[in-house]
Amino acid sequence: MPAPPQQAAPPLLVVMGVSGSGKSTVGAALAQRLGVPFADADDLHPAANIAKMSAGQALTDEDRRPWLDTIGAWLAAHDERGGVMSCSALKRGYRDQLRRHAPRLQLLHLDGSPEVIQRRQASRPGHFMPASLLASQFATLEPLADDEHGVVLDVGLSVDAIVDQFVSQPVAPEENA
Ligand SMILES: Nc1ncnc2c1ncn2[C@@H]1O[C@H](COP(=O)(O)OP(=O)(O)OP(=O)(O)O)[C@@H](O)[C@H]1O
Ligand SMILES: O=C(O)[C@H](O)[C@@H](O)[C@H](O)[C@H](O)CO
Repeated sequence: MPAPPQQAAPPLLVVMGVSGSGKSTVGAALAQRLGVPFADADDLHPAANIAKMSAGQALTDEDRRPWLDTIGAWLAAHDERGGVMSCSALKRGYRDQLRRHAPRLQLLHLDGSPEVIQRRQASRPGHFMPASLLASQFATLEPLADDEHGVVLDVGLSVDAIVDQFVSQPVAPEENA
């Protein structure tokens, strides 16, 4: 008897990028399109991290380490069902930490110029993240390496276009494994 067709695993995705790159907006729209739960890593920061950023101080690796484990636990818990998390995930080491919890994790990096992102941040009053921290976000950012399972899309596209481009990508063989 022929083997039954293999079902693609539901996407398990982190939408990454600097503050103001559109992670929350695109992440929520993508989760809706994909029919999987969405969570925003900003809601998982300990109060001390939010207080620090609100005061204009960039987070350190030590500040981010336990927060990344909390995000990793969410991803691991959603491995079967799939899910989308918006999370800055700026450094390769941070993404490695997330992949230790969820090895099949896929990434979508929302990439764009500091000018465009700064404009977006400025038009979003009331957010805890001060615009002054954008330079440190870019300085910390390590783009996806060739051996990381992910794609880069331009924040200059509309939210709908980003979602369309992401869902129309060819499925990588390992996702059907
Ligand atoms: N592709 C887009 N085109 C136009 N506007 C966008 C796009 N993506 C996001 N925005 C707008 O840019 C602003 C920043 O987006 P958003 O809050 O989603 O970014 P973020 O990366 O989650 O930021 P943070 O991590 O700082 O919370 C919002 O006002 C949002 O509506
Ligand atoms: O790793 C970090 O420095 C943080 O996650 C920041 O990126 C913010 O929480 C977020 O972008 C909100 O502006």
